[in-house]
Amino acid sequence: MNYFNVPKIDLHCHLDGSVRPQTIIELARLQGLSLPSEDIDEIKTLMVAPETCPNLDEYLSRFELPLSVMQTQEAIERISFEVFEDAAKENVKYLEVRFGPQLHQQQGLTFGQIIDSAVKGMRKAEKRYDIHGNYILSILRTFAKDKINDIIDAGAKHLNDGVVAFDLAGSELPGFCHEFIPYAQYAIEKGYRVTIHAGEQGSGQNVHDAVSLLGAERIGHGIHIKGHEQAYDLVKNQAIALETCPSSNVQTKAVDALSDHPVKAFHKDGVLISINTDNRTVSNTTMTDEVRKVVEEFNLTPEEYFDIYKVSVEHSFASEAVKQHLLSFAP
Ligand SMILES: O=c1[nH]cnc2c1ncn2[C@H]1C[C@H](O)[C@@H](CO)O1
Ligand SMILES: [Zn+2]
Repeated sequence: MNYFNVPKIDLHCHLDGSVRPQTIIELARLQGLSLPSEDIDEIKTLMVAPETCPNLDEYLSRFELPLSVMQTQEAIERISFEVFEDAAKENVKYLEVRFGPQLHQQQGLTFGQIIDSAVKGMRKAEKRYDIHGNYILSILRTFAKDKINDIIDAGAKHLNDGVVAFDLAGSELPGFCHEFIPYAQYAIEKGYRVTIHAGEQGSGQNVHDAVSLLGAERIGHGIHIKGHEQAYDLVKNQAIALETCPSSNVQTKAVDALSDHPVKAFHKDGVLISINTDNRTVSNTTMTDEVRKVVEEFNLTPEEYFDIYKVSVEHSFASEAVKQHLLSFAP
């Protein structure tokens, strides 16, 4: 299989984790910010998480540098355009990008300005390349909750027209879902779809909670349903699609090694999975690399790859018209 040419779909990609190192240098110059280094390799080292981090929190420390230059509308629009451009150039046909609007207010931007800029950059790339996309708004679960409904309101302007879903991201503590029930309900009432990071650093119970308490239709990672029978059965029986991110899962020690990743076992047992990047820069990866790793590690046939591709299409938050277009790439 030609991993570069094969059509691909990425449903789990963070904007701030996918910034080109060269763009950081250029934006810092334009914004008059001083960087720890002007050397592209050193900047890259600061942005890429080690092959194995002690935990998810160490991985999350790699977002500070990119976020420092993502505080203006121009910068957010440019980075949004570039993420879609990079993906389009490796034959990603559909990309859902997520980010946390709360992380882009260091210079006083409103949630509306932040979300508008991200959508604008995506639209520019969609005009230039054969790629479609949507945004997911990630709420940082360790932040104060008083602004969450404002973010949901600001994104509603683009709902089903550039913004499609609500997510919870950041460090994962046991039982975190209980505190977010009213916010997820508010988002659903407004028309948002729901995907939640769960079962990555935390237990399978968090996945069970995300589905049963927050109405998650998809789960970011979900690795730890393995060994939690109730969560496993719920995900399987309710056809919840897991957004697996193999390289990231090895880095954050969600799995000890790629060979231990349950992705193939899940797929064989009828648990729905998709293959995604998580963070193109922080995980030093591309969709081509992620597909290659999974196909080669687990000896997937082209038919099995396209089964996964179709699961990604069906469980994407794309419009029916875009889904039909994406299915036309599968044999
Ligand atoms: O894999 C992840 N798990 C939990 N949180 C994550 C992951 N990757 C990125 N994030 C956080 C850090 C970013 O600043 C934030 C919004 O994109 O989401
Ligand atoms: Zn993620």
